[in-house]
Amino acid sequence: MKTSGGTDAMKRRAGESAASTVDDGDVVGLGTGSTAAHAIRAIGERVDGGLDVRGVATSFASRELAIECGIHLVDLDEVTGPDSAGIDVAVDGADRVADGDLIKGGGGAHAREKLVDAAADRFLVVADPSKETAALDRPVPVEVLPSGRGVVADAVREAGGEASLRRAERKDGPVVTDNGNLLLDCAFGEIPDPGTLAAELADTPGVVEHGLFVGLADEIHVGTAEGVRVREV
Ligand SMILES: O=C[C@H](O)[C@H](O)[C@H](O)COP(=O)(O)O
Repeated sequence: MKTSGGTDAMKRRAGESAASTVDDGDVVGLGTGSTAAHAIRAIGERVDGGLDVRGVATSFASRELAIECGIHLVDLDEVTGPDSAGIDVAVDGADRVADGDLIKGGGGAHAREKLVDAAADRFLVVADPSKETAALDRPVPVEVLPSGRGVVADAVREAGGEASLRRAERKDGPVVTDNGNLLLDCAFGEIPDPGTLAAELADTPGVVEHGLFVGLADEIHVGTAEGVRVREV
């Protein structure tokens, strides 16, 4: 995604701020998107300087970038489950941040992101100020089984929303996720009660994962023109 130099600098500050909190020996969840990419690069620079971490990628894109940055990667199932190391910290971006709740999935990566971010002891969100709003107000990306898209679209309409299949820009047809599924962008207007909507979407047959991240974030790092605002939630 192309951003202005100013916005990109703010994203970089947020990413670097979160990356600076990673400790030696940590297992780190590596988020997806342009802001998380700054964090991955900053962690990579610290690895060059001797930091010893293991990364868990949340997408094809974050895996590629982590490899380029020299971050040793492990699979999620190597560090989770009984007697496993667990994930110490995850750093990830967001499309909207309101009261610590998030909408994610602008890049279609929210299913794996939620697995990793929710499993982490600390989940740090990195964002620029344009992501902060009073209420969650943009369409919620919902990953669906391909054959279930009509069923899910009907359920979304019954819940007061409107679902649109996400189409690819440079190919005819839909966006296919890293998991081989489709995406419905579900517009509900302003979402007054994200927890209730999250539960409704999660209960809908055919939904693989939705992009509402409710009560998962621990810290929000917002890069600004002047520096970084860090807030615990
Ligand atoms: O699926 C993509 C992710 O949820 C991203 O973290 C989110 O879209 C934010 O991306 P960006 O930092 O590029 O705005």
